[in-house]
Amino acid sequence: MVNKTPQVLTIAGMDSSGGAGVSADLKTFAAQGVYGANVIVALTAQNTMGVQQVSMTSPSMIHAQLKSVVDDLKISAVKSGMLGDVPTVEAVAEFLQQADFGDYILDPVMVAKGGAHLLSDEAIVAIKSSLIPLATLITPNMPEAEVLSGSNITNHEDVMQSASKIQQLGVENVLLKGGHASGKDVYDYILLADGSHFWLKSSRVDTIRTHGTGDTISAAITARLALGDDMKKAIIYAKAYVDATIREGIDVGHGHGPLNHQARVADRHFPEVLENV
Ligand SMILES: Nc1ncnc2c1ncn2[C@@H]1O[C@H](COP(=O)(O)OP(=O)(O)OP(=O)(O)O)[C@@H](O)[C@H]1O
Ligand SMILES: Cc1ncc(CO)c(N)n1
Repeated sequence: MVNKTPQVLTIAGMDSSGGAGVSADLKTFAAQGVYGANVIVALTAQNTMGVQQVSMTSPSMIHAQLKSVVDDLKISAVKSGMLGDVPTVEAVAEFLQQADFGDYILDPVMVAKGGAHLLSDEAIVAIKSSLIPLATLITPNMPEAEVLSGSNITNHEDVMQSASKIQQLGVENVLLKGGHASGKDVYDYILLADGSHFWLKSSRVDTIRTHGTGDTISAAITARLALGDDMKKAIIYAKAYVDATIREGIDVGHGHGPLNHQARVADRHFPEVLENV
């Protein structure tokens, strides 16, 4: 039987230090037990201390990679991460409009942990007009949500309003990640397609080893959707997974170190689900 194994795709950039981007996605896919394919839109010379150089893939090569994948594999969910510039966003949008890759998880990566910009201002406009309407789920962190919604976030009420504005841009579901806020607990907010919403609360791990947390949670959601979870279950499980990868950390590099993608999810890693708050 051809293509029985669950397969997912990441469209993103390579991080030479292996902690973020495509590397984080593939490690996450493997940990969830799905097969991962990858379309590389950029190379970054990067480590745990910052991004030293970026080289973009040509749109024709992006198209060729996507075609090679669609011509042979059976992708049941796709995620995008770092997209960099307008030609890349346009190449990806054009392909996603025609290809059937199943659920599309859009992680609107804008800035790396060390502060390097991974998306041009013009490309933010292109993502809003061409990619957001195609997405099943978008997973902005707080600064990305502020840019996409055009509103400041200082409290939980602002988070909910920002997510609602982003949903109005045409995406079905919104996960607004709370890693960038301060406080002893971390709150992620989820607004689902049917208008229902909830918070995921977990205790903050006091560490700077959080390189690739955003890539990892969106990749884990992509994998869980391909395995048949509904959106709510996929997000809760993915949150438990990323929590385990941070909590059971490894010691790599001098700066924002990578996660332990081999960490196993245990009951103690599951977040508190706060409904109707
Ligand atoms: N210190 C921490 N302790 C526990 N959970 C965390 C911590 N930092 C981030 N998280 C969790 O990790 C996930 C990613 O959140 P975050 O807001 O850091 O994303 P991000 O900025 O896109 O990450 P990155 O840019 O590194 O890919 C969220 O579920 C968040 O709650
Ligand atoms: C290639 C790449 N993609 C995404 C991120 C954000 O984590 C990063 N630092 N590098």
